[in-house]
Amino acid sequence: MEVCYQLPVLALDRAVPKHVLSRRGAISLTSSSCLFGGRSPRQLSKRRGAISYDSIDQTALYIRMLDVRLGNFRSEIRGSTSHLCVDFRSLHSGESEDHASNRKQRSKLSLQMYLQCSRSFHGTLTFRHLHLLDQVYYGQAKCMLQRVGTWNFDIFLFDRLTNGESLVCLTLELFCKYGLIELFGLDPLRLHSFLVRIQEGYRSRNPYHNSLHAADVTQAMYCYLQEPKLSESLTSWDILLALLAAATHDLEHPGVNQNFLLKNDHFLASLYQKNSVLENHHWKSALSHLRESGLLSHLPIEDRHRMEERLGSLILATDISRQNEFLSRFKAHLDRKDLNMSSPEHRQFILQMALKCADICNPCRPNSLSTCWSHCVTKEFFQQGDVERAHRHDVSPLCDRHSNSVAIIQKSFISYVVEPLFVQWARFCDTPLSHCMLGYMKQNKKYWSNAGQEDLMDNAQTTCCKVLPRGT
Ligand SMILES: Nc1ncnc2c1ncn2[C@@H]1O[C@@H]2COP(=O)(O)O[C@H]2[C@H]1O
Repeated sequence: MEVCYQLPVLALDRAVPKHVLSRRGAISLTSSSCLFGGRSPRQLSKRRGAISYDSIDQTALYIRMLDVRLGNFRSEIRGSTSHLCVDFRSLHSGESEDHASNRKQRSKLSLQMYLQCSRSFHGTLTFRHLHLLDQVYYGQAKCMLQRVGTWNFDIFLFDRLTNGESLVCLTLELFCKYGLIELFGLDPLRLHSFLVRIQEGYRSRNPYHNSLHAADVTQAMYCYLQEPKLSESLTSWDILLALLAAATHDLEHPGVNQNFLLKNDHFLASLYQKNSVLENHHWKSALSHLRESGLLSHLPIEDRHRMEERLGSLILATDISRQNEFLSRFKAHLDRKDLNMSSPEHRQFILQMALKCADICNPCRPNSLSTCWSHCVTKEFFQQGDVERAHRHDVSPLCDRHSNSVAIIQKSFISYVVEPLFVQWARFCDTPLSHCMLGYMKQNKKYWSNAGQEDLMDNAQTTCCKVLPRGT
């Protein structure tokens, strides 16, 4: 039987005793085939059961929960997820082997039932139906990828056509387009498994901060990498980094903002000393996946460290509270006309700006796409507000569904955050795409100005979000 691995990450607020890890790591698989770089599944599970931590401060702890998938490997490669999931929790109970195997069987069945129910509940197809998608939908998705560099690329449609695998399919396509696999000697299986982990590291129940948003940002980043100022000067490292940063920039987003984490004394807030809490978490999660996957393990250690630092500097730049800092620096460079794309520092700065633009480019998409994003993001804000209200906390700005509407939020977000950034970006690029984005942004601003009060989120029928969370 062939074996594939999917490793969702749990971030824990305390160190985990070593014996727990070694037990997790010692899970034995019934399979005999070995698909990953000559290592046996047992060795792999051992390796992947380890803790990852930051080598400098040694504080960011992650533990890998193994979720081993048994199924047809070829279909995994195509991006479908035909698999059985095995719950290994029963292995930690210290029971006798017989008893443990009975319980293992029971929990395996209940986990499978849970996963199937949860997929059906969320309106996605179960694995039994995926062979149908293979032929019909994947053909169309492949067709769409021919236009992956166009600004009106419909990521929502692409996500449906790939059965929710848009991030994996799109990023793989871009890696192939740039020949990154050959250039960096990447193992295609490791790359695929890394991307699947990344995709699954996004919470599909977040209306906005899910893998579809990551796919959207990655597609936007690809469009920006095509801009002459960038394409003529970026190195292969820059491109690899830009795509990885875009794909991972919101990894493991909890669906609430930093303010919420601070107010609730969440362990992430103390772990990152109340500073860019979410962005640090995304970065460290990305590092954790990167190291665990071994994707870059064949590269010299100095290159890997440099890469990890640069990845951090890009992801941390997406902290929206640092918008003014980046914008003033960008403006100053443009005023002085002193950006020199042959300087590594300047290229890194431009990649930061590109990722920032990609992250909030949704108001610059054509109206049909942009409004979908507006509803998704507002839905997430209001869900946070509902939780805050239920716990008798002050409702965070923008999160109160009773005093806000999608239109109100969009008008101010576009005017105060998006427009100033994209005006400068257009100044820098001065290309059809950068002006086209400004054009769409103006149309969307006008659209929301005309939308008025009737667009209150309480009544809005949101059909674009990747997944409608339970109870909605
Ligand atoms: N269309 C939008 N309307 C309002 N806020 C948005 C929109 N798109 C993105 N954002 C905000 O911009 C932020 C960028 O960083 P985050 O992803 O942490 O969280 C994002 C949202 O809070």
